[in-house]
Amino acid sequence: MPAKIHISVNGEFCDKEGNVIQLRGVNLDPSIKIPAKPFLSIHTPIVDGKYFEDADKVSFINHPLVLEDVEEHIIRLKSLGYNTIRLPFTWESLEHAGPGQYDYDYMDYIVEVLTRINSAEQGMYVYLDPHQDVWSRFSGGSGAPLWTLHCAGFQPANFQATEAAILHNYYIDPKTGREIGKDEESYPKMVWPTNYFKLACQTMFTLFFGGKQFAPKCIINGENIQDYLQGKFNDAIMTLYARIKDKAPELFDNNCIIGLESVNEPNCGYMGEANLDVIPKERNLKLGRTPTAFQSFILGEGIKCTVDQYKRTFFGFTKGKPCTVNPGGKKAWLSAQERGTIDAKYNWERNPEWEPETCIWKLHGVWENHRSRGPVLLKPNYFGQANETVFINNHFVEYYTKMYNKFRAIDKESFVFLQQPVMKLPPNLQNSTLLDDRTVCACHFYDGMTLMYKTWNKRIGIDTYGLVNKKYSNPAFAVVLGENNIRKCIRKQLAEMKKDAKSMLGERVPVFFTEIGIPFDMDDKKAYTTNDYSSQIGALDALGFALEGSNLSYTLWCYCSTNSHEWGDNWNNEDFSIWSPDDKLLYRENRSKTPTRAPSPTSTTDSISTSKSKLNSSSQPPSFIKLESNLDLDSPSCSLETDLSGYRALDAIMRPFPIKIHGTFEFAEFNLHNRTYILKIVGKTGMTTATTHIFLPRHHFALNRLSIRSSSGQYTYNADYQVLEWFHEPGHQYIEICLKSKSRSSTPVSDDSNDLPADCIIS
Ligand SMILES: CC(C)CCC[C@@H](C)[C@H]1CC[C@H]2[C@@H]3CC=C4C[C@@H](O[C@@H]5O[C@H](CO)[C@@H](O)[C@H](O)[C@H]5O)CC[C@]4(C)[C@H]3CC[C@]12C
Repeated sequence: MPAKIHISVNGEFCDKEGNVIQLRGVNLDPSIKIPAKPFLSIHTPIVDGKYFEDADKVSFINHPLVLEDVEEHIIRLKSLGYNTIRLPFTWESLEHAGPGQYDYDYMDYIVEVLTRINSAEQGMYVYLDPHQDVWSRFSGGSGAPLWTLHCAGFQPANFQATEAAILHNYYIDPKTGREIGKDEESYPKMVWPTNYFKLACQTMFTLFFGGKQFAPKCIINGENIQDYLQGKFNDAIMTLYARIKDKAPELFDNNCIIGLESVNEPNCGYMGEANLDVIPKERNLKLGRTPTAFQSFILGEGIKCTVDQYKRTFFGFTKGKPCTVNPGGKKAWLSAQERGTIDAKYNWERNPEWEPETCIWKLHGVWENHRSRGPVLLKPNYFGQANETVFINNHFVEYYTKMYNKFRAIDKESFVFLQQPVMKLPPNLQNSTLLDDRTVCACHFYDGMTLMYKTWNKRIGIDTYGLVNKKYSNPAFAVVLGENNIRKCIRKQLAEMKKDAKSMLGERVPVFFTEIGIPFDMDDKKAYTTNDYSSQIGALDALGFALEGSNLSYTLWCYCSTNSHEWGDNWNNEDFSIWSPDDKLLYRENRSKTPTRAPSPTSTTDSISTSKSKLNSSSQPPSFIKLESNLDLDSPSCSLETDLSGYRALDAIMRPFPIKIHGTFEFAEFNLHNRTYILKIVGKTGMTTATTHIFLPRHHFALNRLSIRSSSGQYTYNADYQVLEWFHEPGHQYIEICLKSKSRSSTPVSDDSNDLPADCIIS
């Protein structure tokens, strides 16, 4: 059973003795965003009303994984030294049939998935993530059930005509099942997040977090829509969580489930927009047809409107020719008759002031459709009072308080992962009773350049975090040049995010990157034919380098068991999976081209002896996986072939890291090019035996060329588990692990070293 995770006074994950541990793993798996039965990928063409009409009859069972395959995937992940899973699930998967109508079969399936994860080779730590992207799949992403949009009075079947959202489904030819047109002309890559600035998503988030303040007329069954939606959302999540506790308490007793996240990537909607008549200057993402908020209200009412269009160019997002959108009389709002039918179905009673077929922002006097002058914006600053900081510290905190209290009522022990809006500072909760000693700050990081251009640009980089947080008076100052500087800049950004988060939540709160990753379909998917993953390796190595620099725990976005080269992660043309069945073949072909074994060099590991030793796995985090026996120690990943095939950019994913530090972390760096790993720590004082455990993958560190030196101590390398145990002295210590070049007899020694002969026992 994996060890229980604690939090140290410095806000680091540790074991009960206070040894710092690191959590590493993946988001498993993005398929939770789409129904399994019928299989409705986000690129399933919408040919008739059925997509919407049958939205209450779907099932998500088998997403994230087919039960029979759980063990295989977990073992594969453990072969990377991973010990943690972020398990996303959507509100829709729990409550698609209607408010309060839960899919208990899906909940029981999730219990079974968790049970299987727990029993696969000592299990993994798992935390749950109520996931969403741009509100729901009906507004271009994933998350909420269709009825939530109906609840707001929306008619999602008309979102396409009114540009209230951009959905990939509409850019698929129903005859061929393939994309219509070329990328920039039809469904540009990474266009889906622009939905955050379109009518459907912006309205839903405004209602969810700020309905009471901004839409007081939207009262349903006696409650403001904000309370109604938040209540339903929280109830659904907690029903799942309580059911897991009830049906499988051993998952908690065995330290498998470690917690729950607040909600994925919360968004402020319109709140903070100072002028609804313009595109806010600080908006960094402008792609495709880009209406202002006011224009999107107009379009939503079925009125023709000319909007700006943006293209992605070498210089960023460039304004092109404006374009006239004609909804052809269709409205994004339900007609009186449609709404009547839906309200009867769900027993909804609305405030009589809430007129059907009407933009709710018109209803609240933000604009009017004047008889002679046409659409007129009456209150351009309607949402302006709640700026970003106000939103996070009030509206978001109000939501978080409810979520936190409900969660703590059923689980006092597990972690609550507080996730603030993407790349923003968390609320200032120092000295608040909302922060307990089991609170974790969940951050996300994506490098803007890599994400938007789908390439690893070694020459030009952008300080994305600095840009998003307006740290530069001119965006040009956010530019960095040269690969080394770009890598350092990403490392600096993550360190700053950690520092900023702690400045709001206090030192005691650990910072966990619950999402970080890269698109693998870089350079127009070149790697899928050439197997040259050097761009992806460069980008991922930069992230690894950055995370290591601050000893950050993380779960990569993502691992998708059904990834394919054609459709990526089956969602919005994204392809972030670190593993793909389609890459298995590539991997095999590649391995058959390179000699399986280099001619055995003279052993340079003369200071390393072998002996039998057992790893005391019962007291460890569950990152160890015993590899097959009869290892050929000269070959770095000899018996791992079956486990590792299908991994993409493996060189950068497979990394050494301190699983458990007997003391505190000071510095770490893995240099992929010369295969060197340096770790600096401060060993605890007053201890007789001090052991730090390092995951040392044989993929990089072939035993016959291993060279270790350190400021003190001895080592035992357990090759089966790929774990180096370093027995060291107290105080400032370092260890440097590298590969001796075939011709070199000794490793480079830095001037200030207190070099001791490596005494390493291999078991
Ligand atoms: C010169 C450049 C073009 C400058 C780029 C500036 C901006 C366009 C970008 C700066 C910050 C970016 C956003 C960062 C994070 C995001 C969250 C992300 O959602 C999660 O990511 C997964 C992969 O996309 C997804 O599958 C998960 O479900 C999500 O939880 C989506 C993108 C973005 C909003 C990103 C967009 C571009 C920037 C604003």
